[in-house]
Amino acid sequence: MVPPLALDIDGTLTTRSDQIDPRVFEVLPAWEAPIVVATGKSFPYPVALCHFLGIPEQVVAENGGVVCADGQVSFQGDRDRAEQAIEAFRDRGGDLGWDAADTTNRWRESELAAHIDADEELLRAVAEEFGLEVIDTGYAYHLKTPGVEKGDGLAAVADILGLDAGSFVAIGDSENDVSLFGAAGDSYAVGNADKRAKAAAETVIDGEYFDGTLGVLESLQAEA
Ligand SMILES: O=C(O)COP(=O)(O)O
Ligand SMILES: [Mg+2]
Repeated sequence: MVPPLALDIDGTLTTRSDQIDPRVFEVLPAWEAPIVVATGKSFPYPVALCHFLGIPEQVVAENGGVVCADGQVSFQGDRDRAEQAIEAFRDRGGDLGWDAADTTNRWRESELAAHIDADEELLRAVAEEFGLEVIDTGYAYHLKTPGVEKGDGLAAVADILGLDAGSFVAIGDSENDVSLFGAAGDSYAVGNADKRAKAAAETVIDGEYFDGTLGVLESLQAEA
């Protein structure tokens, strides 16, 4: 029997050019165990991914700020505080770096994210003043409530599903996956992962992006 999976999106299910690898649409719908999509992206993105994959909406979004399983949704984190901090960031000349539509933050419930080219030093200074933290996923800086983590989100989803988080295999690529690796029973960092993810993972693989992830999924299937 294949194990349940906890899968990051960016850097893990994507290609080098940030698209969902089309092979995701073959492999994940056929996976014969639960899948939790655990991401830093806002809630609609993983929900849409599950929807179009035709798999249950089992989702950890916003680095643990939003958790959804079995038709229930819960929220963690202090978005108001993140908004106040961003106001201070802007007052000091900071720019989140998004266009007017800001589809990165438009539906965020618990945290806010800045473009990877935004002023990191200023963002970190403001975060500290407001008792928040900055997580660098390699795709964005997330200004978030300390203690809200993907790993706790996985534990919450597992609980709802009546599973042990330790039965999950997690695959990810960045520092926002460290807690996920801690909560899961086994963990893999893809070859493009950052230092923190690589240090935290049980196994670091050579394959990059979804090539790497697919290699892990195939070996899990071969062992099952
Ligand atoms: O939202 C991000 O910055 C990264 O998203 P991810 O957690 O799916 O890699
Ligand atoms: Mg990622």
